[in-house]
Amino acid sequence: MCRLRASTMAEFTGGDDYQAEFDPKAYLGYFKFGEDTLGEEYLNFLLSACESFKEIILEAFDWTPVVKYVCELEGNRYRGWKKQIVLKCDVHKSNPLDPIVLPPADGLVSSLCLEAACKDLTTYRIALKNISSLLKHLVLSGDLSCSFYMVGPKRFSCLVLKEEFLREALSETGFIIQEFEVLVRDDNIDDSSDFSGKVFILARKEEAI
Ligand SMILES: C[S@@+](CC[C@H](N)C(=O)[O-])C[C@H]1O[C@@H](n2cnc3c(N)ncnc32)[C@H](O)[C@@H]1O
Repeated sequence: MCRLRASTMAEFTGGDDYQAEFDPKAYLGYFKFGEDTLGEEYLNFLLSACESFKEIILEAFDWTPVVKYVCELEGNRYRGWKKQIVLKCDVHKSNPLDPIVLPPADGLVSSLCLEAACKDLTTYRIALKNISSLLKHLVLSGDLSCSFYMVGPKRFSCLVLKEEFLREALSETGFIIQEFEVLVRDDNIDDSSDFSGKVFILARKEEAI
């Protein structure tokens, strides 16, 4: 039996904590452009798809500064959103967009969400199954071996994920992995999160063409 001191046990932060205490402005601090922040590598990856899709549906978060930055990186002029659709999403529901029902999107980007939303690996598998109903292709990014991250003064829990688990859970959920890239963390000076690396995955549903 293993006993942990209360101070080292990470308390799970769920939907209510996000509703009440997740400060988007403080969180956006991770994505300070050109300042080598923890989130900067995600920017190169995150919205490069924006030229490829006619319509992008977002979670309730203003990504405009990030989109501008990615457009600059890619040498494109930022022309604003043609149309912005924001929907509520709960990955614990079998239809995460309930009560709205949409046909499967060509592509869905899920970044740093599932490990924040899920309290254990079983819940993660179910959430993966739930979001798979929304899409044909999945672009999944996240942190490896992360147990917490700070947003301003608030500590949020994170489900510790390993590469082997992700490969196995995706394939069990009916995904074919097309690309799987891991970036190992090379700094240890920032203690606002304890992740060991970042993962970027492209997968398609088995039945998707
Ligand atoms: C670390 S932030 C990631 C934000 C953004 N996707 C990114 O790439 O930076 C974790 C996000 O998970 C979302 N989240 C937490 N529980 C969720 C749930 N049950 N369903 C959907 N999203 C959830 C929070 O609203 C928050 O935006």
